[in-house]
Amino acid sequence: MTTPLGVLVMAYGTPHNLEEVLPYYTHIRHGRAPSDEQLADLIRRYEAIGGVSPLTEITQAQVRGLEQLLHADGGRDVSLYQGMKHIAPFIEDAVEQMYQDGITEAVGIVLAPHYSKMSVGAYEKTALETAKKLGGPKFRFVHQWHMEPAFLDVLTARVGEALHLCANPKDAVVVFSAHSLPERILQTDDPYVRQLHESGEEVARRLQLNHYQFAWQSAGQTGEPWLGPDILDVLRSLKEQGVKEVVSCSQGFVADHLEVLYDIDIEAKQVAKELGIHLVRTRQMNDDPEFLRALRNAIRKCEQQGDVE
Ligand SMILES: CC1=C(CCC(=O)O)c2cc3nc(cc4[nH]c(cc5[nH]c(cc1n2)c(C)c5CCC(=O)O)c(CCC(=O)O)c4C)C(CCC(=O)O)=C3C
Ligand SMILES: [Fe+2]
Repeated sequence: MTTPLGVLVMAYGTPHNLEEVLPYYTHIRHGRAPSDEQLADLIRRYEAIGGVSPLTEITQAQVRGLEQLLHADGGRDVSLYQGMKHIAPFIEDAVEQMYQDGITEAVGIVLAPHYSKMSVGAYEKTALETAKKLGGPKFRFVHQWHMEPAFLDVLTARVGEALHLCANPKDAVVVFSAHSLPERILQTDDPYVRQLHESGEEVARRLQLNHYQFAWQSAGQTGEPWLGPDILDVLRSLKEQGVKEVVSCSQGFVADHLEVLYDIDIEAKQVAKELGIHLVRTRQMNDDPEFLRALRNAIRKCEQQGDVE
């Protein structure tokens, strides 16, 4: 009997309570503690969305749903593992568990659709380095899955659904957004920006959108330039062009978490309100089985065709 294929599902992770915000934030900052002011500001944002982010439960539900689909599809037997970038159980813990369980071959996937060396690449590097140190398992990675047909189907449906909530769907502007990254990613041949345009353009083509644009959200305050334009500035310039309705599609994220529940639902909606713009956000994918099918398909393809690293 062959051993099951290990499937490592990697996600950002979120603090389980407000006490964990400091170690979490310190981990995000590569071990440098935030200032009291930065910490207080982050705690304030978590409090504004109810004290904790629902991301822990959503990630778990995504992994469970994916497991069901993989067990039911008649393919090779799989064992799923969940590892987080910034909170326990960490990616390192999950890979260690895979090794202990005797998993020799694995597929790794990150719950973010578009690849950047700085985001998805960093998850993969952590998994690979841990596996190399232990002596296994061997990994194949789904580097990106933004053009998986099932993902585009759901994304298109979500944008269409949000447009229908507008008074005049034909005049509404769809703003696709993703997490900003430091501008220095442009100095290498990083696919992040191109991939965001690729998936957004495909949705626009399918819906025959006349008005859409791309924006960045949730940029860090690190003193270096980040990719722009920021979504809040985009709202301001749309106002000047006389736009009255905007559909915000945070296509770089797949769950309801701080960047969506605070940065869009509270911050962007507040700015939109001040500008007199009606802002409708598309629903996130969360554990919708239609969406998880896209991940399942990407994993099965990678199992057959991905490069072993
Ligand atoms: C590309 C990218 C994604 C998308 C891809 C992926 O999913 O990987 C993502 C997702 C997420 N980011 C998240 C949370 C945070 N990210 C931060 C800070 C940062 N993110 C960055 C990048 C990304 N982040 C970067 C370059 C920094 C600056 C680091 C520095 O300072 O050098 C900070 C610090 C404070 C702040 O900046 O707000 C927080 C709290 C949560 C969880 C939300 C929740 O808890 O519900 C999620 C899903
Ligand atoms: Fe982040």
